[in-house]
Amino acid sequence: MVIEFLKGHGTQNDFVVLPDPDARLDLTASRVAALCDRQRGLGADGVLRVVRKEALDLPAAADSAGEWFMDYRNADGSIAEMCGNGTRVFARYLVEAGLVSGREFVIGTRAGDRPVVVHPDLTVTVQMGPAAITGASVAIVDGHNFSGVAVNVGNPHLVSIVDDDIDELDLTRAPRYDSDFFPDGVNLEFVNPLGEQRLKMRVYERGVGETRACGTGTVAAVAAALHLAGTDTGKSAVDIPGGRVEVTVERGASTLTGPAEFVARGQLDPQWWERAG
Ligand SMILES: N[C@@H](CCC[C@H](N)C(=O)O)C(=O)O
Repeated sequence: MVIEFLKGHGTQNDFVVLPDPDARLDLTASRVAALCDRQRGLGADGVLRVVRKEALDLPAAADSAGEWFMDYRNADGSIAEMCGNGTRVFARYLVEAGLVSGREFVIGTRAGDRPVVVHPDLTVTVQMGPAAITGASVAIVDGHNFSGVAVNVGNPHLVSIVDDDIDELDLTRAPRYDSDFFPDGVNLEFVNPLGEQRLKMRVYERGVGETRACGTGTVAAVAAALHLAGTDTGKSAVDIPGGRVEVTVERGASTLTGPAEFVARGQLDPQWWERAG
């Protein structure tokens, strides 16, 4: 079987895209981890499998109003509910592959439907759904405690607004967190406010490690900053190591706008795929 792939990224949060309309691929956790490995595979933060919703036996897919479902996997092979940067890349892929008519459509995800608009400049706006404040907890980096706001954007986040420059944080090792509060793990964001409607953020992603951007994380960061300022509505640019995105948050809804890029496309070596299984 010929297995096509594309390599792309959204603000340098990078993905292997696997078109698999009829869900024929046996995408094991071991194959995902091998694909994402930067030495023995293609290298990526995650995999975006492009599947027709009818081909999947998943409640979230069955309930989707869209034709296409984003089956997202983290680099360690784990499944996550949602990926904001991945949704932009996925949307651009659907348009360029001629799999949707028009530039406004709905993508199914495990966190529910995400309506998207692919703009003429090929940036993409994703309606990210509610950014729900779920409490407060603490992240521990190098023995230092960082209080944070817990935010659910379909997937779990803990956002710490930090006084010192976040560039000084050592995120080469996994920060600790309260696993009773976050039994399924959590994405950890560290944020410096840069003035009116502008944040700087670094992230340690669940199932990946430090990445150069996290779309759901940027929405969580803006929601947390607004919450701490006593409001639930506003907008902000968020600078991450991989670039900049624009986020709006209001009660029960949020949007993420940013770029989506493709780098390469090709075919996987069938023997490599078999061995990786
Ligand atoms: N990079 C993504 C988030 C991917 C999922 C995350 N690691 C999790 O496990 O929840 C984004 O752009 O949102």
